[in-house]
Amino acid sequence: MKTAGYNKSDTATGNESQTIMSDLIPPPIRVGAVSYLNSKPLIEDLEDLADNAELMLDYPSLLADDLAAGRIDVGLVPSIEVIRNPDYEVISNACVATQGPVLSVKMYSRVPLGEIKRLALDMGSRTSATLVRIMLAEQYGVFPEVEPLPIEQTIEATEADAILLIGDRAIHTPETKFVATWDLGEEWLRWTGLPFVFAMWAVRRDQETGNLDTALCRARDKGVAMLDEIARREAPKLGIDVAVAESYLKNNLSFYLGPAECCGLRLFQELAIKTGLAPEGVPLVFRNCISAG
Ligand SMILES: C=C(O[C@@H]1C=C(C(=O)O)C=C[C@H]1O)C(=O)O
Repeated sequence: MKTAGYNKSDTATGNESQTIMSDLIPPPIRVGAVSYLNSKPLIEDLEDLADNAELMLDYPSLLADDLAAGRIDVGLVPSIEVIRNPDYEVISNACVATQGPVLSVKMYSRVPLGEIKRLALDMGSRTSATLVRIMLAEQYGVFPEVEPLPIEQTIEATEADAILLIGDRAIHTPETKFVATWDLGEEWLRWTGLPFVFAMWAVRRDQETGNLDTALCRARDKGVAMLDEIARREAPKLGIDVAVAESYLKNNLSFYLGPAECCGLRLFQELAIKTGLAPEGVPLVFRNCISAG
């Protein structure tokens, strides 16, 4: 019992008191966020706003693996992970979404879209990697073989007919010319009329999260109020113009999971099931926040 342990510390040696202190202090909640620019507005001062949260950054697909393996407790994971995993709940209405061109999720094709036979997929991605296959299947009846494109490799490293890139590196315009280029946010809006949700905060069902949902919303509200400053701070690190970073954060992305985003998410789930890229019957569960609609 904690009280008994605390009393014992009055007479404890150094080592014993260390053990007792670690009994008293709950372990930190390990929070994993995406390392790309698009996620910076979601984590502004998060460690100060949340009780006992420890933040780490990584690529989306690696965060997905970390959450599945229990190496983190809460993760800003690709939305497809929540659609595939019946053990996950969405926490907070903070997310990475778009309603129109997203700028940082692109498919470059060396052949006309209906002729794509081999598709290289950015290994950092899970959601966009699924979305691009859905759109090729549904719009062109094309089911290409897929190969991974490692994060450190460039477009030129693969001879695939088409290449999906996401994140900071996809913001840069490639030097090579392509037969066709898709901005997946733009194509999704044209096709469905809906926003698209790329990433959401997810937690395993049995994980206690205390006030973290509130902290995630407050961090997002703080970040959204200072997009100019985030752009100024982050653009030089990525080798992009501050104006590009600012416009990306302000005009391409949105950070709120509202009713229209939930509709987009549900349609994505339906299409992923239809294409055989997600299992049936996984409920979208939202912890302490908006309903799935
Ligand atoms: C818009 C983006 O959203 C990201 C795309 C993801 C994916 O495709 O799996 C996952 C997390 C998001 O941060 C991007 O990285 O460019």
